[in-house]
Amino acid sequence: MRVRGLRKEYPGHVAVTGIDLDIERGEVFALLGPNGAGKTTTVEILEGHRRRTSGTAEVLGEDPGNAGRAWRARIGIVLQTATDAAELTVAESVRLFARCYPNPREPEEVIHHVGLDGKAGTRVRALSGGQRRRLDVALGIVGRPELLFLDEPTTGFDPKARRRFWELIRLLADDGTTILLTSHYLDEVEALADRTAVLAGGSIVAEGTPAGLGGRALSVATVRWRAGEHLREERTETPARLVRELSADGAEPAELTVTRPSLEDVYLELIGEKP
Ligand SMILES: Nc1ncnc2c1ncn2[C@@H]1O[C@H](COP(=O)(O)OP(=O)(O)OP(=O)(O)O)[C@@H](O)[C@H]1O
Repeated sequence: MRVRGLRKEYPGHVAVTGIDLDIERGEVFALLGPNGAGKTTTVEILEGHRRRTSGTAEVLGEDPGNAGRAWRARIGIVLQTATDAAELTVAESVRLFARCYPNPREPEEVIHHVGLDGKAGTRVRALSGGQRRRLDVALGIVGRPELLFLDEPTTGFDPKARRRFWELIRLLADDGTTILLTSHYLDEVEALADRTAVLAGGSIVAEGTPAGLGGRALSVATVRWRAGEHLREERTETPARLVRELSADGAEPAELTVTRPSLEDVYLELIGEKP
């Protein structure tokens, strides 16, 4: 996937300011960002569900703005709010979707992978919110997509369902599926993504591996200690050396702490919401 200068304007509001993205085949790429950052807008443009104002986009070799049915059959989509037929059962829904694709996965296998075995005969309207979401994921992957879009896929999942979902994503990635997901959860991005970009106010403010995100910030530690009346604080990339200096006379520095920002601190700083 190759995106250049992608921009989306709504009347009186620029939602995406002109971003560049490159996602390789087989890669799991996460778009992080606060509410209203432009994640859904970006993803919907790349899915061919929304028109861009300007810029170029190439997804699986085609422009999503005018790609046809054959292209659509190669992608899978899990939207934030799915529309579905509430009167069908889980198994009927998945089978119905499977029939829309030339080379679908086995519906029963997909139902198992999303952990809905026990609910296969249950009508969609009788599912809980988290179970509905899992069904959305099942419908998104049953067509054996080469590229899968997941917009906040684990919202409403209990912790066990999230872990199970992560395993599923890893399986799909091992199978060669390219995955573009949006998320608010840093742990999810750390667990799943090969690379991530942070969107804020419609612009990419950082990009890289989850571990390297804001890496320079992570390398700076804050050393605090008490010197007589005063609490002292120093930011340093070599905290061990500073602590050695402080204790050179054999005394134990009072109230000594060494802290580093968490990934969440770095993220909040990147999106300009550091408390
Ligand atoms: N159809 C629309 N018309 C006008 N403005 C819109 C429309 N859709 C989205 N916006 C605005 O564009 C901005 C980006 O919205 P978008 O849904 O892409 O954000 P997001 O990053 O996906 O947020 P969230 O995490 O809440 O899903 C927001 O300020 C939103 O209000």
